[in-house]
Amino acid sequence: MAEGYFLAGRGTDSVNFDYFFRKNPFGGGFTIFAGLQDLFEMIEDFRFNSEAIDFLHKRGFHSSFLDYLKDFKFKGTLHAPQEGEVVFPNEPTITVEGNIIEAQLLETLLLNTINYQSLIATKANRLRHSAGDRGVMEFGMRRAQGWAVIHGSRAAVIGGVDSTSNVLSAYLYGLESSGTQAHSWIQSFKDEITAFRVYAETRPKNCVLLVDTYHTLNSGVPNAIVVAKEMEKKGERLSGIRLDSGDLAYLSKKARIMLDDAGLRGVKIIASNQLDEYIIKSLIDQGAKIDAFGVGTSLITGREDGALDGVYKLSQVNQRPTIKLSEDVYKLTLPGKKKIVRYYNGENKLYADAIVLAEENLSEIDTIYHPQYADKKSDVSGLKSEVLVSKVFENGKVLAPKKEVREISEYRKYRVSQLSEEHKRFEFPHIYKVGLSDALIKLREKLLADIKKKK
Ligand SMILES: Nc1ncnc2c1ncn2[C@@H]1O[C@H](COP(=O)(O)OP(=O)(O)OP(=O)(O)O)[C@@H](O)[C@H]1O
Ligand SMILES: O=P(O)(O)OC[C@H]1O[C@H](OP(=O)(O)OP(=O)(O)O)[C@H](O)[C@@H]1O
Ligand SMILES: O=C(O)c1cccnc1
Repeated sequence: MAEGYFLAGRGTDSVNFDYFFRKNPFGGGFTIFAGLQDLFEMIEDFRFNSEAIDFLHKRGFHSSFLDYLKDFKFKGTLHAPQEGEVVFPNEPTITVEGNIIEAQLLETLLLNTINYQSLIATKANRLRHSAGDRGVMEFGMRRAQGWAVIHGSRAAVIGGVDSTSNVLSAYLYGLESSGTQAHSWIQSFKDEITAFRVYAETRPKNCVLLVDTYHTLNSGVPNAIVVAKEMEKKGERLSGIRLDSGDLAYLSKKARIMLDDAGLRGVKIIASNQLDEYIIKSLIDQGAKIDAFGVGTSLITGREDGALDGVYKLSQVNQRPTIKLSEDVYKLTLPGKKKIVRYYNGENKLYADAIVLAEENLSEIDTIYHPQYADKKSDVSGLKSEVLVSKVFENGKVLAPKKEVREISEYRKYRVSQLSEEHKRFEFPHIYKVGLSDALIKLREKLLADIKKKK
């Protein structure tokens, strides 16, 4: 397509694309927006070196187009919310303005980065919701879809997990790293207690012992207690034990009693084994004495949802708003340059969002309309409001301040706290209102009428 636009002399046409998704993942009520800083880095590095040009040359691309690509640099403009923001279906979460070639070339990179990280950040937030103030560790690298995990661990921390066992991701993004040991460590020694002792000697700080290799309550926990006592004599402290099989509620309660009876109240109990947000919630409801959860597969793969369904749709060409029709009214795209407005109720909780034309003045919007049924409307006059998106990238430069992942996660925490409990419910969450302005509805109607006339 890029070559086609170039050869057709359309390389200077200016366009606007919208990134949006149609459905919150996991049947939830909202989505955590993540991946923006990684996208910026990719845009800054988005060049065609001589090897890439050679490769394309062998695939038959025109030499004039390849000359253009040699000097290619993305110079478009992006508007977006802050990373960690709570966002909703159909909102033009990122808008990309630029010439038609650069804006088109960005599509797949943007979708690849934002869809995956937003999916994982949203999943992590569900785990955080279930775990409350208990610890949650990301344990998924071994089960992830290849190298996506590097971004996945970052997104998991944005969404609310405390740390990752993926040391490379921790190194690259300054995340907290954490880990215990595998069954192979325990099996490799002649007996369990020797395995525990050697581990405690090697790593007395943050020492967590895996207690289920032979028999959790008859062997693992008693041996961990012996080693904890030996550590105490040296002025050290056992951090925790890890349960990795069996009935985690039952075993954690029994283990807690055994540890407490031995005067080891400070030793934490960590659980793992195919956990997800529902099992964590159930364990807590059962009164399990678990202080922290290690979650692998379900977090890093975004189980049960394989992907966030985010798309990138053209909404304007050379100042001419465009629309894509669909048999399904929910799939009609929204024309023109737009922005998201967020309204707050008196308690500073999120009340509703609106999609409005970019040039609209907020003070002139007093009603927002259901996207499909315009007779369903909400009065937003007098409500506190703000534009959710700002210019984050322009002229090859990032304008948004670079933030540490922890700061992004703090922002996510604050924003989620402004959502009412009904929107956070896992089962049939209350649907958050995302309305359209009158001006946007009129523009959409005009384009639909124009298309009918042309038919
Ligand atoms: N009390 C509980 N309530 C709800 N779910 C639990 C409880 N205890 C464990 N689970 C979950 O039940 C599932 C048990 O899986 P599975 O039968 O494969 O484990 P296991 O046989 O104990 O362990 P493994 O196969 O690793 O030796 C896991 O997803 C685990 O997290
Ligand atoms: O949430 P999950 O997908 O279950 O990921 C975490 C699991 O991964 C590890 O087990 P694994 O069987 O890979 O090996 P190990 O226990 O022998 O180390 C770990 O012990 C957990 O059980
Ligand atoms: O640190 C651990 O115990 C760990 C890390 C990754 C996967 N399973 C366990």
